[in-house]
Amino acid sequence: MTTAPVFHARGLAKTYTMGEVQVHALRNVDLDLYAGEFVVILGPSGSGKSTLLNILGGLDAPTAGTVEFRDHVLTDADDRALTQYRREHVGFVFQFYNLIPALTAFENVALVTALATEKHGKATADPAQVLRLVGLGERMDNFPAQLSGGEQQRVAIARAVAKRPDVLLCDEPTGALDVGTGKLVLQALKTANREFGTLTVVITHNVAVAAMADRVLKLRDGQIVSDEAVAAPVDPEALAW
Ligand SMILES: Nc1ncnc2c1ncn2[C@@H]1O[C@H](COP(=O)(O)OP(=O)(O)OP(=O)(O)O)[C@@H](O)[C@H]1O
Repeated sequence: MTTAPVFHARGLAKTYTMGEVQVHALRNVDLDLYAGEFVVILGPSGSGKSTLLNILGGLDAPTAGTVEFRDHVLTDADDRALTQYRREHVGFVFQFYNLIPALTAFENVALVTALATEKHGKATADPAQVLRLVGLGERMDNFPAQLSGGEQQRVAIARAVAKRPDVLLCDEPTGALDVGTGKLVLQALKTANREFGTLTVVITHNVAVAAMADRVLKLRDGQIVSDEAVAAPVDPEALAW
């Protein structure tokens, strides 16, 4: 049985022109991503990872090629349609957590679920339940300044998944963290992926993270140079780097 991909991208290219110099951030990328997958995209600095993630997330447009998200053609969408796409379908997790300092962990998550429900009538997850899921059941009433970096990142993950997005896009989510803390964050992403079945894409230059994925894509010089399924993904706790 074949299932339709969530993302279907063909011939993606992104070229930046800086005066006389052209930088080919992506060249002729074809990609299909499926519901429920945990995908890790690996590549050295400058290989095009963030460019690809930003295009999938509707934050940027390619120079050439097409991207379909289910039956929406993102590459035909105007800014307004892309904003709506991001709000309704995409959760983002970045290297820095972007929490609201004056709100507690619980309130940071609840703000997003309240907005999603009010504005879009979306069914969302219970903020307390999602915070427990990422291991922060005892920290819900703390403000961001009273949380470690790893805990703040887990609040950011809870916030992103609580609106029940179809896809969770993570750009170097452990980039600012030490190994032990990074593993807790990866565990939170894996738990959310398994619990909600959200297609999860993590980009990183840390090759060790690949072992926890269902599928690993490697980017080099703006091209996908390998695309492999992982037979037996390991628990994030077992990763070492
Ligand atoms: N706005 C921009 N203007 C010009 N060049 C850009 C711009 N954004 C990215 N680039 C270039 O495109 C290439 C790919 O960048 P990208 O950020 O996608 O790589 P990356 O793999 O995510 O790197 P890193 O791991 O360092 O974040 C790089 O050569 C980068 O310098």
